[in-house]
Amino acid sequence: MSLLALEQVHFGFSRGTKVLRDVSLSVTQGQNLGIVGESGSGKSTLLRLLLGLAAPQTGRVLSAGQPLDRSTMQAHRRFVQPVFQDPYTSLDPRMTVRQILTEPLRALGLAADPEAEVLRALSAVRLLPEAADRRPRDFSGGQRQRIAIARALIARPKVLLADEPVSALDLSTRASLIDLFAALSQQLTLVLVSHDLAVIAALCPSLVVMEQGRIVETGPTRQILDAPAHAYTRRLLASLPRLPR
Ligand SMILES: Nc1ncnc2c1ncn2[C@@H]1O[C@H](COP(=O)(O)OP(=O)(O)OP(=O)(O)O)[C@@H](O)[C@H]1O
Repeated sequence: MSLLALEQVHFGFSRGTKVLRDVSLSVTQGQNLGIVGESGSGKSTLLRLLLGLAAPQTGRVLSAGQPLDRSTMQAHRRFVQPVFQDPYTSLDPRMTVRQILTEPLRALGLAADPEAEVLRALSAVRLLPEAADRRPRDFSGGQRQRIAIARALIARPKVLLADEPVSALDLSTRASLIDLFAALSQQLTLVLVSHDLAVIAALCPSLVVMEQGRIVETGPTRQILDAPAHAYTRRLLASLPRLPR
């Protein structure tokens, strides 16, 4: 089942500039999708369109098979949740973790038992219930990213869109976050932008390669990494960190 799709999408921030050109892709349930491409190739912009934070000039965004518009946006905001790169700036330092986690429930008008949802989300990211009473400054970078993931999970989304979610963390913290994303992938589908091919290979069976706003290659990750078909992909692989074998 296609959870999210882009159909022949074109997007630019101003007239005459093209950031995404004729982009079509589909996010299939249970099939994590990795997105790679050099800096400025349009990866973050693509995630913004999938989140519904920007709309294409031409082409369509589909959410659970329905075109994304005013009537489907509310359901979409619950269906898809983001995790950003920097856990230091993405959490409001004045709020307790409980406030951070319940805020999306309020914004989305979800009539769930907030305390039960907070405990469920903390447990899903392997943090103790006591974390709810503390503030972001009391936590390490890796723990803060777990709080950001818990905030994304609180509305029970089907898709997590993650933009470089582990690149601000040290190596051992990275490994434990990759384990967490792998566990979460049992319940939801991940769309992951990363420069780190080891992270992509560990989590995403499918891969999209972008160059200057276009998708130049797409298919099974292992196949593309082993035998890239496009000259750009070969150059990109040569320039990125080596993949451990
Ligand atoms: N708000 C904006 N206004 C104008 N141009 C923008 C804006 N945001 C991004 N761009 C431009 O759009 C292009 C794609 O940017 P985007 O951030 O999507 O690339 P990216 O592949 O995610 O890059 P990186 O890997 O460096 O994060 C770039 O040329 C960038 O300068």
